[in-house]
Amino acid sequence: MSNCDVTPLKVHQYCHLNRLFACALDMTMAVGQPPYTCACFYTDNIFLENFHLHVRYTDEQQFRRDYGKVLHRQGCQTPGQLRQVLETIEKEVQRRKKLGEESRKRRTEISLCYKPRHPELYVLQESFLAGEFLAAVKYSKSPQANLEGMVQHLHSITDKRIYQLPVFLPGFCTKLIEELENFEKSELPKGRPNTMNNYGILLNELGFVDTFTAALCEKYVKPIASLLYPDWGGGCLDSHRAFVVKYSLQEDLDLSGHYDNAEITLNVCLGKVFADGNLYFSDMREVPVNERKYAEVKHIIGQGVLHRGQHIHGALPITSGERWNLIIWMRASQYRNKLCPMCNKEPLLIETLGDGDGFTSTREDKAETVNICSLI
Ligand SMILES: O=C(O)CCC(=O)C(=O)O
Ligand SMILES: [Fe+2]
Repeated sequence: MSNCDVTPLKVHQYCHLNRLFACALDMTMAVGQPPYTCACFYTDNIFLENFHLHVRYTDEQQFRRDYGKVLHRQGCQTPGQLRQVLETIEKEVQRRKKLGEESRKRRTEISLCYKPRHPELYVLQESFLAGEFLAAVKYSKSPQANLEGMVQHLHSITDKRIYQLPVFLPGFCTKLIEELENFEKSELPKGRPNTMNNYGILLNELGFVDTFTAALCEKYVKPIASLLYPDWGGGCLDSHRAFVVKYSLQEDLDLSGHYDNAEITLNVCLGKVFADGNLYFSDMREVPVNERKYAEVKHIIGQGVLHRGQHIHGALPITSGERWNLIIWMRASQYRNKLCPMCNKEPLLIETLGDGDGFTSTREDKAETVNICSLI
């Protein structure tokens, strides 16, 4: 644990609040369901950075059969090189198994010790939000709301059901980046969003979820998503994972093509000043690679892009500056309980110590559940 140095009254009050929220979260988990992840989290979508490849690993034989040729083509040709790849996979699986516990430890330490630069940002206020966004939300909640009318409030990116709209005011974006930089400078432990993104920040660990992103999703984004994506769980989004991704010339530059562990994703550009780094979309997962149509979206500070999690997408390299984007992966348990968006099969639910991936276990859903101990 790092040293806590939180003497000013304001910070004490903030920490007290944050601790209360931490307790509320714990209580919800204790009285409600345990969080679940799908068993595929420990076998599928393992990213091999050197080969820009996502792989599945159940055993060495399967791995050699499925990826031997493609890895060989990409330069993995000696037994030593293959051993290195297998070690990378083993390390990643071990990391995933410890993720929940480690994250909880970090969250507790941060809630006790972190001194925010802008404590007022942690509770969502309408004054942070763009007028166009508020108007779109108001429309989405009106009795006459329909898809055609909703789309009038948004910018459609081709016909791919990708929409761009102002979400935050630029002044709020600047302050949020200042807050995140302040956290980065602290010596407190930091969890990173995923293996493709090595420099972002997990907003749940920083204490933004209950008072900020949960409210943003429930009160503002969900009514819009329910009109845009009724067939992808837009109307029954019930959990989310929020993080910030960061790109700079000395750190990550780009993001490989992937799909999200989300039914619907909101991606808002926060700043700072940068060149290039456009988001790109090819097509939904089931479309064969050579038939995929390509579209690019330019980042605009304060503006958000809404898309389906299963839409294959990535980010082109930035060529100067720093890019920070807020990403919210929104989940609909009613949908994912039937089909896990990562393995595209009925989920095999495993209790986890972390926040889980938005699955729930109900008798109606009849999802099979196992205890993690039986799989490790
Ligand atoms: O770099 C970006 O803005 C895209 C991030 C993204 O797609 C993700 O984290 O899932
Ligand atoms: Fe993504």
